Amino acid sequence: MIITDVDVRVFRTTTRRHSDSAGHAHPGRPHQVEQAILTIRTEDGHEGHSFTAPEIVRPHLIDKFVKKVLIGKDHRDREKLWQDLAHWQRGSAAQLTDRTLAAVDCALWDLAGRTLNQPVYKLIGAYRDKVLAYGSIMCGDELDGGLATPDDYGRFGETLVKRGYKGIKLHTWMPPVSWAPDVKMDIKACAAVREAVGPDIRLMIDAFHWYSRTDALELGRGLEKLGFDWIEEPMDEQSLSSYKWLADNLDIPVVGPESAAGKHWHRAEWIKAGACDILRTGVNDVGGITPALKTMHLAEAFGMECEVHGNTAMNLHVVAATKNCRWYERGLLHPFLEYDDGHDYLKSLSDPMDGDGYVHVPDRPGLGEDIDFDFIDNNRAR
Ligand SMILES: O=C(O)[C@H](O)[C@@H](O)[C@@H](O)C(=O)NO
Ligand SMILES: [Mg+2]
Repeated sequence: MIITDVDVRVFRTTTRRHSDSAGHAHPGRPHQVEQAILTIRTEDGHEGHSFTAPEIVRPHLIDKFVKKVLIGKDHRDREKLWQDLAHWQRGSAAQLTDRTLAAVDCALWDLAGRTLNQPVYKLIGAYRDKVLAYGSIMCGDELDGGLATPDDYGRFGETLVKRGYKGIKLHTWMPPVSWAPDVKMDIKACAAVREAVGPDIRLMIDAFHWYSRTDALELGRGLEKLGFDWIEEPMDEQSLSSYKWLADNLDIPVVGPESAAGKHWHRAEWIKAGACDILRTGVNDVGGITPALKTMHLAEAFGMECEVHGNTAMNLHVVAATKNCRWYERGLLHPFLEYDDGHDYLKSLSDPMDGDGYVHVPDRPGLGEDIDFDFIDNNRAR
């Protein structure tokens, strides 16, 4: 049970996802990027793994913080190990981020599951083994036949419903798109999807993250007429009072915070301030499965749903182990990309979805990621 080693392998993987100047993904030509697999080993040879960007688990962080907290400890003591890493963040000169905590915590949960030959959601205490997914569409673009017009969004909405999705979330146009942001165009895209998919498909929006209060109010009022289920991150989430103001002035539920720092502590303040109607968490956003579960339970205590940000196995296990969220966020999706093709370093999808829109939690041990270690070893960067 004692942790004896922590290491990182960086490897090359091919993707068609490109990031824009705000970090949002768009489709493009296949290109190679570097990915990292963090591995935590115990004295009896068991291993746990998690995937993240190489800089999140760069040698400085592993040697100066992670190994010093983990080596020699019992791998089952996830709460203590997480608290020790979280308490070191303040004095880390902003080097030790929630993303690194998330990578370590996920690898520890994976290790526990692989050691006991159990899926993580069963270790936590499962609530369900399948969950409805919403299709989370990429931000808009200026690609001909992509997501350049409201009709493009409408056509893609039809495609997603044919695939089985019972919910769809639009990320609308944002800079660097030349004419974005534009509230009226956002509403036109949402109206085109509503027109295309009919009244029974659940729709949500995740808009330009820096609208003013009055722009966000106009957008929310427009979505209320279209029967949307929620409005997400239309303003800078650092302004708690702006979200309190928006939630007070809109009927459509306000979801958040996604990207605001502060883990479950800050999310408690959003609830207390009435800044959201549905809470939001995400394994990468709050520093791991451990704090994501704390956030889910916090929301439950206030009779609130907490929607989980992001795809991948780590978020799916949080959703499967809790009652108070409706969806798994499956994406990001685009007409030019085939999401079900997965990744070249995984032998199968971590979030397979059936024709009725349900994602089934793999019953493989740990996080259930079907890792192709031969691919990783044959494509090592360092
Ligand atoms: O804002 C982003 O970086 C991406 O759109 C991503 O976070 C997306 O997955 C999202 O906001 N989902 O809710
Ligand atoms: Mg979002």
